[in-house]
Amino acid sequence: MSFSADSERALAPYGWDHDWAAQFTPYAEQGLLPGRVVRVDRGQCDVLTADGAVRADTAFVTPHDPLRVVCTGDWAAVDPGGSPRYVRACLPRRTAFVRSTSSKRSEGQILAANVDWAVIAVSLAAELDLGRIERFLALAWESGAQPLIVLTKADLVPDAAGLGHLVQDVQTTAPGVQVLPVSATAGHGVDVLAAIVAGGTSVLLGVSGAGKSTLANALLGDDVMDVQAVRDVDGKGRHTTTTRNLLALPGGGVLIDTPGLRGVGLFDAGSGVEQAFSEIEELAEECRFHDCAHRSEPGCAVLAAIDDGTLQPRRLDSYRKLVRENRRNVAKTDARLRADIRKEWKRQGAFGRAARAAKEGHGLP
Ligand SMILES: Nc1nc2c(ncn2[C@@H]2O[C@H](COP(=O)(O)OP(=O)(O)OP(=O)(O)O)[C@@H](O)[C@H]2O)c(=O)[nH]1
Ligand SMILES: [Zn+2]
Repeated sequence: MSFSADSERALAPYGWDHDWAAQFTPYAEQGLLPGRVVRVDRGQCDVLTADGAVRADTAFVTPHDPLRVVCTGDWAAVDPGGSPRYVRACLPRRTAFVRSTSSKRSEGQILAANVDWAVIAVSLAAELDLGRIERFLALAWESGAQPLIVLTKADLVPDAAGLGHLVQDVQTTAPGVQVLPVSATAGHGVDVLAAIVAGGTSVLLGVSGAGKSTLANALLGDDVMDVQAVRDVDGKGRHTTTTRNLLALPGGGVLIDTPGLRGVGLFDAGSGVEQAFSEIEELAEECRFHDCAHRSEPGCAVLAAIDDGTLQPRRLDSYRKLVRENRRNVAKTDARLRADIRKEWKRQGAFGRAARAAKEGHGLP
């Protein structure tokens, strides 16, 4: 083993644990150093090792698949010395945030790896946009991280009852997700948030102005531990730059804040949509037909829930919209799925006709 208990301790604030160490064993036997990737640019990356931040070349770990290139948050095995150093391998990721690009041939772009908490910042200074929250939730679930909704600027809500209603509205939209009102300016709730994210790596998601920077600063306190990225420029000497891409929080945990993540919007949500609408998925299991489209089918548990007021029609509309949007994104690259979708359209058309015929002729509701 080329790294000691001391170096293990040095990496712990960046999320190193027993499982990572176990997976790293074969690389340790080759004398490689473990380190967490802080940023990647132009074929090089900054890696935080127990020896400090090092610059390493990514030529050995640049596969054709854009989703497999090194990214912020990855755990890398780097050369212990030499110039240039190389990243020799990356440990398998536990979670990953992916953005589907807006180009015609939609190829994903990996934004951050090994994230435990997706903190979705939602401002209480503006009217709640539940549809937008659902989008961020689907994106978060899809990554494998656990979402957490932080309602920021709670100090701007005049009364406690009003705040309670807002929290309740968001909670209804976010089954299985904790909703936490916070005021960074008044210092309320920040300690609760700090305690939650202390156990892992977090990212802050949310639209511009949602209060992400303010929240990040509140979590970082005065103890800002900016990562010092060291770079060698043509042998002319060492230039030190500061990046805020990956930060150890004073209360424990790691915050990843990359420009790319700030802009996420379009996405391939897939199973994330199902998790974001888990109550609809659960209801659907009770529908008489296992391929029920919840439109006019007899024995539909989803429509029954809307009828008895336990499910808001808005939720079903959002769900449909996101499923459709997601399929369109995926279909850009997947011809087979495209064919499936066409079949589905035909089938639904046929079902629609059958349902109408049944309604007219055979007295179904
Ligand atoms: N009253 C109040 N204002 C806040 C609070 N948190 C943030 N703000 C204000 O909200 C505005 C936006 O906050 P930012 O932290 O810059 O938002 P952001 O999400 O980082 O925005 P981008 O950097 O554009 O992505 C700023 O004017 C903050 O001062 C809060 O707890 N209470
Ligand atoms: Zn149904």
